[in-house]
Amino acid sequence: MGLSLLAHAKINLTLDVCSRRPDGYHEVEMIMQQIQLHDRLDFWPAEKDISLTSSGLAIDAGEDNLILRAARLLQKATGERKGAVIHLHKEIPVAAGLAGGSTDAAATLVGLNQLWSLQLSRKQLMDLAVQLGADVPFCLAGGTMLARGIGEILEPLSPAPSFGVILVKPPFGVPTAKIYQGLNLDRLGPRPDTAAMVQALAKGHLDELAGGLCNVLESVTLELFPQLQTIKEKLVQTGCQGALMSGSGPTVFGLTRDKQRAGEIASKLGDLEGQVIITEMKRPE
Ligand SMILES: C[C@](O)(CO)[C@H](O)COP(=O)(O)OP(=O)(O)OC[C@H]1O[C@@H](n2ccc(N)nc2=O)[C@H](O)[C@@H]1O
Ligand SMILES: Nc1ncnc2c1ncn2[C@@H]1O[C@H](COP(=O)(O)OP(=O)(O)OP(=O)(O)O)[C@@H](O)[C@H]1O
Repeated sequence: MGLSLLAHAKINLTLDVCSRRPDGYHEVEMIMQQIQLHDRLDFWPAEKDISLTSSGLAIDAGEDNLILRAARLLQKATGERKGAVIHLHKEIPVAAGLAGGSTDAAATLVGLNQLWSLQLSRKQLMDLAVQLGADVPFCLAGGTMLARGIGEILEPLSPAPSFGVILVKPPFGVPTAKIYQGLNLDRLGPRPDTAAMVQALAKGHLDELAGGLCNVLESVTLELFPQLQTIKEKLVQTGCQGALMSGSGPTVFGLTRDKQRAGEIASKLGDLEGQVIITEMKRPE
C-alpha cells in the first residue's frame, strides 16, 4: 500500500536578522505561516532502490533533489535498507522564497518514517530536518510559528485566521545564500516589531497584521530587483491590506480578508511580470 502527503508552502510575515554566525549562517527571528498552496508526494514500497519521478512544474529529480537527500539521510541515520518509489507533483514555484524544496524534504521524512515503519519520534525527525535546511523544521511543524536560531527553534503562535493570500512570483529565482551574504548588519533599515505582530495574530486583526509586515532581506533583494517594489505597490493599490516579500524572495505576497477577495483583487492586477497564485493561510487540521 502506498501513501500520499500534501507538502504546504510558507510565507514569512516577519523576518529579522540578529547576527552572523562563524559558520556563515545567520541568527534570525521570524514569524512563519503555512499557506494552502502545496505539492503532493506519493510513496510506494520498493525492494531496495529509491526512485523519484515528478509532474507539474519542472524540477530536477536528480540526487541533489531535497527529497532524495532526505531519504538518504533517513537511511543513514537508521540503517534502513528498504527502497521506495516516490512521485512528486510540483505546484509550488521553485527558488521562490516559499520553501518549496524544504516542505518536500519534511514530507519525505514523515512519509518514509511511516512507509518503512521506523517509528522515529517528532524530536528525532526534527534533528534530521535541520540537517537538510533551515526551513525544514518549520515545514515539519507547520502552522503559525515564531522561529529563532537559524530557523529551527520553534514556538507555536495563535493560528492566523484564513486570510486570503495573493502570491506574485516573478519569472526568475533568487539564491538564498547570496541574499544573506549581501546583508549589511549595521544598516538593516526598518526592523519588524515581532512582539506586536505576535499580539496582532492573537487578536486575529488583519489590519494590524498587514501593517506590521516586515522583512529585512528586502533591503538586499529589492535593491537587486527593483521591480519587486512595483509589485508590492500594485498589490496594495488594488486592495490588499499589506504586501511583503517572502523569505529571500523573489515572491511577493499580498494579504486580504479571505480567498474570494484575493481572487477579486488578482483579476484587477492587470499586466504584472510574474505568475499570480491565489491561495489562503492554512488553518490547523
Ligand atoms: C530565507 C528563509 O527561507 C526564511 O524562512 C530561510 O532563512 C532560508 O532557509 P533555507 O533556504 O532552508 O536555508 P538553507 O538551505 O539551510 O541555507 C541556504 C543558505 O542561506 C543562508 N542562511 C540560511 C538560513 C539562515 N538562518 N542564515 C543563513 O545565512 C546560508 O548562507 C545558507 O548556506
Ligand atoms: N524538491 C525540490 N523542490 C524544489 N526545489 C528543490 C527541490 N530539491 C532541490 N531543490 C533545489 O533547491 C533550490 C531552492 O529551491 P526552493 O524551491 O526550495 O527555494 P525557496 O522556496 O527559495 O526555499 P526557501 O524559502 O526555503 O529558501 C533550487 O535550486 C532547487 O533546484
